[in-house]
Amino acid sequence: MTRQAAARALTALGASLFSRGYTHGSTGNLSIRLGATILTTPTGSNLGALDPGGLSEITLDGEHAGGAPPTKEAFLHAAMYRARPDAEAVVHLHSTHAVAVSCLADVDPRDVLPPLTAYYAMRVGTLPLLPYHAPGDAALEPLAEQAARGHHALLLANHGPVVAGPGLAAAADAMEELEATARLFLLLRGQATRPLSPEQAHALRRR
Ligand SMILES: O=C(CO)COP(=O)(O)O
Ligand SMILES: [Zn+2]
Repeated sequence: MTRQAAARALTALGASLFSRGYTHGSTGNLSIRLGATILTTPTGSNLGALDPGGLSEITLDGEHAGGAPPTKEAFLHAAMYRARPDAEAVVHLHSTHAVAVSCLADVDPRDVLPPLTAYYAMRVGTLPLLPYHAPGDAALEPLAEQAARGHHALLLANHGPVVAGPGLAAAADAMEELEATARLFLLLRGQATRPLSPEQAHALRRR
């Protein structure tokens, strides 16, 4: 993918996610890997109004390498790419239902959401919860890198989800599935539910 095409894809995805309420204000950040460079959204961006000519470049170490000052979560995006050689895109949002789940006290931090549906099992699978850090706190970096070695989707406590994928569309697809399942989980709280069995969920992985 050329830099120009990547910039257009980030801008279009940002507009789509923002217009559908997947993140708000100046929250969330997106990136695409272009070889040894990562194209990211600038810090403070409204994802609904990105300028394809005004994006940022960082290295795989999370250092600013060109363009506008990058997202304060540059280290997090870089950690996801280092941990997952197959990752070509990373999406981080403050999507309401996933953020709500990230604030719950009584969840299993090894896997926050049950496999309520087949598409959740197919697109997300397991979702570890990482302990709270302030946005931009690079102390999260080693924790995120280690968790990302085994999981392409992570939930940051009292913050929001971050998802890596083999392309921008796949990362966004998994993110939308995560948000949909977080919403279902909250809708079903307090009601007897029947998630997929471990065997049913396992059989659906990586479809
Ligand atoms: O979601 C965000 C912080 O976690 C937004 O930060 P940036 O504007 O620096 O990308
Ligand atoms: Zn954030």
